[in-house]
Amino acid sequence: MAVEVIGARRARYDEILTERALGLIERLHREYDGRRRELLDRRRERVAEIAAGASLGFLAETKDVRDEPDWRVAAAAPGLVDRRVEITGPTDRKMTINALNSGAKVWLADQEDANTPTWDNVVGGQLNLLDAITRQIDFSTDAKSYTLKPDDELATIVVRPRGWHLPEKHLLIDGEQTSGALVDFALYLAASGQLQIDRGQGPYFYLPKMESHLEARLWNDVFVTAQEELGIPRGTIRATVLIETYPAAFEMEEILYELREHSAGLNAGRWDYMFSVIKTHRTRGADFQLPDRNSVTMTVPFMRAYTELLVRTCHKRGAHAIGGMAAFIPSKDPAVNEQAFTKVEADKTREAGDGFDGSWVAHPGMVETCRTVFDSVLGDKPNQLDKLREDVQVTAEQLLDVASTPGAVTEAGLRNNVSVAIQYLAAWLEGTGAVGIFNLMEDAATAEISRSQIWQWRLNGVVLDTGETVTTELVERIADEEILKLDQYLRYQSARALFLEVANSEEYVDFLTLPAYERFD
Ligand SMILES: CC(=O)SCCNC(=O)CCNC(=O)[C@H](O)C(C)(C)COP(=O)(O)OP(=O)(O)OC[C@H]1O[C@@H](n2cnc3c(N)ncnc32)[C@H](O)[C@@H]1OP(=O)(O)O
Ligand SMILES: O=CC(=O)O
Ligand SMILES: [Mg+2]
Repeated sequence: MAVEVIGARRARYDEILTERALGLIERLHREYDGRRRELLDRRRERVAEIAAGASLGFLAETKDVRDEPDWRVAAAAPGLVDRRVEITGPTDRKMTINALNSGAKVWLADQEDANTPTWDNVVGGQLNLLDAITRQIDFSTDAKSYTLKPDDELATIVVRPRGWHLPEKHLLIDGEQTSGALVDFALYLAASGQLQIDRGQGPYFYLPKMESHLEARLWNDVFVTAQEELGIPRGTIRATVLIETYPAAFEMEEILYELREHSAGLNAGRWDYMFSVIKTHRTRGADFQLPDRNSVTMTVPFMRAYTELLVRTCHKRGAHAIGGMAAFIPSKDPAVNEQAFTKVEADKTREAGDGFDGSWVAHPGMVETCRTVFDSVLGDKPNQLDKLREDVQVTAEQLLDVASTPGAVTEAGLRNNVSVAIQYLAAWLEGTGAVGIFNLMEDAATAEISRSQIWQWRLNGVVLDTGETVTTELVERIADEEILKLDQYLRYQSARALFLEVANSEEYVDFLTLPAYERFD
């Protein structure tokens, strides 16, 4: 076989890196990696077109798909009918057990925004998933022992592989790096897919950061080939797509259509969406510039248009619409804690009222809050697919109306972005992809907003509330000042360098995780 595993082969890794799994990766790579690369090129072309003045809009060439009234996505699969609370989190051993036991209906097992894709996280995470599905998982510390609750109390597992853009450099084919997305997908499907089917559920996925329906078509083709290769009936795999890029918001219906025999709905991935809004129009001046990150709420007009359209589109096609992540997490400070719960409750109340069928929480402590809100709207019903939202009419102009977002760019906002990005990158480089910083959950998506805002504010020469202009020198000075405020400031030197590379660069770096990943052997 031309497949080479150059990552470590630790104890039990051979249970994941089987001939069957590597064979599947090889086939998928040979059949689809060329298309993946072409689609990534297409992303870059589109950004260039927008930089030259083009506008995003609903596609003329797919109007028939939107106008055809009769198609629907597949009926919800077992374990995915009632999704009123979904918890997300990385696949380390303790969090795997805690998430499955949390009382949420679904666990998004994250190999993406909340994960640093070190080789050990990639393969170790798959082993934890395998052990969870075979109910062979436990964990203990001096203080506590962890075991799974009975089957009927466990969340349904939905795995989120990496996006199309990320490479996997520990697994080569003909000497070439492979796709992180295909590796995560294939390792899970080969090791755990049939076991999930035997348990009466299935291999389920969340698909991140897609930018077009053609990228969804690629996933659908991958599913068809993989099911055929492993002898799994076509249509067993189900996938919920995150609508979390600006271009994808104009192709929601087409994305559902491409994946219709495997679709389990759409999710409003708000943090990457904001990142994408900035990124897509980063050189288009003040019209696409956002104020301080923490002042952009879900009720500003362009975010509201996006979530309303998502519910309308999903329910028109019989698909679940899942809400996004309120980043507030429980705090030991009672006042901060109370505010966190109030904000999460308000966020979920808006989503449930708008017609979402469920939503995300970042922490087991928030499961009850989300469930109570959705219980009060859903009652005995498992979802509200019957709430068609035919009243919603969202135009391209509304989706593109970033300019009316209220709020200012302040020195405090700049300092917050700098500090959060550096603290997050330090954790990421140490192998932890989600952390609590300043009482909020931070992950790759939120850190992308922070560094992209700085990049754009610098390009636009934004004047802060203090009268100072955002420049390369100011960002560097603030980075040093903010690091000095942190404990163990020596820990942050590599993160500082990486931060400046992605915030102060002349050329915009597409994803901060790309140069970050190059730091690993
Ligand atoms: C933009 C997006 O994509 S959002 C989705 C991606 N992001 C995520 O998934 C982030 C998920 N959340 C997390 O990773 C965590 O909640 C963090 C890192 C933000 C905070 O974690 P901690 O600092 O451990 O929080 P805290 O100390 O309050 O945790 C209390 C307990 O809850 C557990 N816990 C916290 N969050 C989770 C979670 N998401 N899943 C499972 N268990 C969790 C902790 O492991 C800990 O367990 P223990 O008491 O048995 O030791
Ligand atoms: O993945 C979710 C997001 O908000 O980004
Ligand atoms: Mg995301």
